[in-house]
Amino acid sequence: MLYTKPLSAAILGCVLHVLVFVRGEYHTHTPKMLRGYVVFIFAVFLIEREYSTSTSYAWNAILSTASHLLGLFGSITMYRICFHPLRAFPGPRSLKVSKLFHVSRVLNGQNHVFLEKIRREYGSFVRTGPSEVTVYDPAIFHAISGPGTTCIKSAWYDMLHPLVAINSIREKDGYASRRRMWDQSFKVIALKRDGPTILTYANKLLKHIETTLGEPIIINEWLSRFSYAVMSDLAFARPYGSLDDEQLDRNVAMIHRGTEVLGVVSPAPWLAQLLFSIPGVTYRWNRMLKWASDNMKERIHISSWLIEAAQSNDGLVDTNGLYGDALAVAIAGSHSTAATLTFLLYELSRNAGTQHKLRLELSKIAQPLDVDALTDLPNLNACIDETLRLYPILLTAGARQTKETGITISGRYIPPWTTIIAPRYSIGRLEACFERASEFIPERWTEKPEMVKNSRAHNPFSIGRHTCPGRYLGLTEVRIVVALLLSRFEVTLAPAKRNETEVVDGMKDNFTVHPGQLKLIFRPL
Ligand code: HEM
Repeated sequence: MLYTKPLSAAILGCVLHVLVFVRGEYHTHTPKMLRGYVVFIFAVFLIEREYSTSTSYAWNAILSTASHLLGLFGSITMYRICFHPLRAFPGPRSLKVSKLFHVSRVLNGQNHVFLEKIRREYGSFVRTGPSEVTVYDPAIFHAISGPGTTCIKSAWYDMLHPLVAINSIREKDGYASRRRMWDQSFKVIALKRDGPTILTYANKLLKHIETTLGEPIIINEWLSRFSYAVMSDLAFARPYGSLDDEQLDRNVAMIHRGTEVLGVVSPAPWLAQLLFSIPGVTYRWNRMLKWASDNMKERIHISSWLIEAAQSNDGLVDTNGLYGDALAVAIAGSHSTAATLTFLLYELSRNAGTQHKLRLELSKIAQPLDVDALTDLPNLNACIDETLRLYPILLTAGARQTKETGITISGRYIPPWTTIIAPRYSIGRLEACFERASEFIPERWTEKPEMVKNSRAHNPFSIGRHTCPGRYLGLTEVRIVVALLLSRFEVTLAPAKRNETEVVDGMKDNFTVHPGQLKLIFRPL
């Protein structure tokens, strides 16, 4: 009799797991569930106090609650280790039990380093979560994103909940019409506005660099200002007079800091939802979300392609969608280009021969800069490809999820409802796919094709329906900036031992890559 209540509470825990929690997704409900549990525990306490004949009612309440949680988590742990369909996959035992252990391993924001270590230890198919497999096989990209895939985006993409950006639509349904609006918008700007706007800001960047000749300059900061300004002008119709603008600087820093939390919480989307809901805990993230909404509320009557696209739905604006897209374009549209430029300039600064080769190629382009002609320069394109191979924008992000049928990759069956991680950082550096894989050798994309053993391992813009709509815009920005800088300056690393590796050692995996600090010196040719 003494143990009837704790035993019933423990059984209730098991039953809840088996009948409820093991089925379906609950990550967006985590804050509500936690609140529900607090109310439930409080209610047990009150009931015990009211009706218990024993004087130790508080102890009874604690015992029942503890038993319930023990039953619940005991059942979860047992199921995940012994009965889960992924039980045969190798991987660290702690990660099989809970993604909290994964979070604890990436508090430094370097999930790409952690996942690479795991690959070396466990091989190409590793269980990295209770229902998650990380696959280091070049066939993965086609299998999870290519045409005809049955996979959808994983729970991670609910990160902006309740906002719904273009990239957070997980299922096929409802995506195509929204994507058409985006593609239409990119077509318009690509034709009319891209080139001149990018050139305007690239010249502002050039002007700033001219004031620092021979002196070390933290290039990340200026490239971020440049790419943010281009994105802001094109997407939000909010131009900037100069790259020195204080508001511009504040916005760049806000997005940078706002996304830092993703480097830690990304492995556990439910934890992210919980932390986002606690006032003050992730204030930088919440401030960024608020900024995106406020920014769009203010701009709603202004003509810009992002707003026009949202309004094209019979003049109606779905505000959650519009605010979500504002954030998506602010992050995807600025971080990606700035990071690619940073890493490309880093590699060029260490390689005078490649700089020389590019200068020769660029000298054949008509002046003032013929933006269209830049598209077809093989060496420039090879340098960009090689940069994106070694430093992909999504180092480990871009998770997908199998549906009811599961999928087979290189003969290995992945069961239904499994989250699949395909870390571009590791796959792009596989010696089985690229000769001298860790070295920057742009020639592998031109005169030495034998150095690319498996081109499917190179997937910088993704494929299939979620392929990057901003690819042309991003590449145009990169090409214009490199062309302008290299035709005027010689680029070298600032002399300091730490500066030689900091950009790579300090690289963070915050959904998009955040390069470490890079100091460069520009000298006139
Ligand atoms: C070098 C530059 C760029 C690279 C390497 C790049 C790479 C990528 C990749 C890998 C994805 C797939 C993401 C996923 O699976 O979740 C993606 C998606 C996306 N990119 Fe880019 N991107 C670049 C530039 C841009 C620019 C300049 C913009 C916009 C102004 C942009 C907007 C987007 C959007 C909105 C998506 C989501 C598409 C969807 O899910 O339907 N990107 N990009």
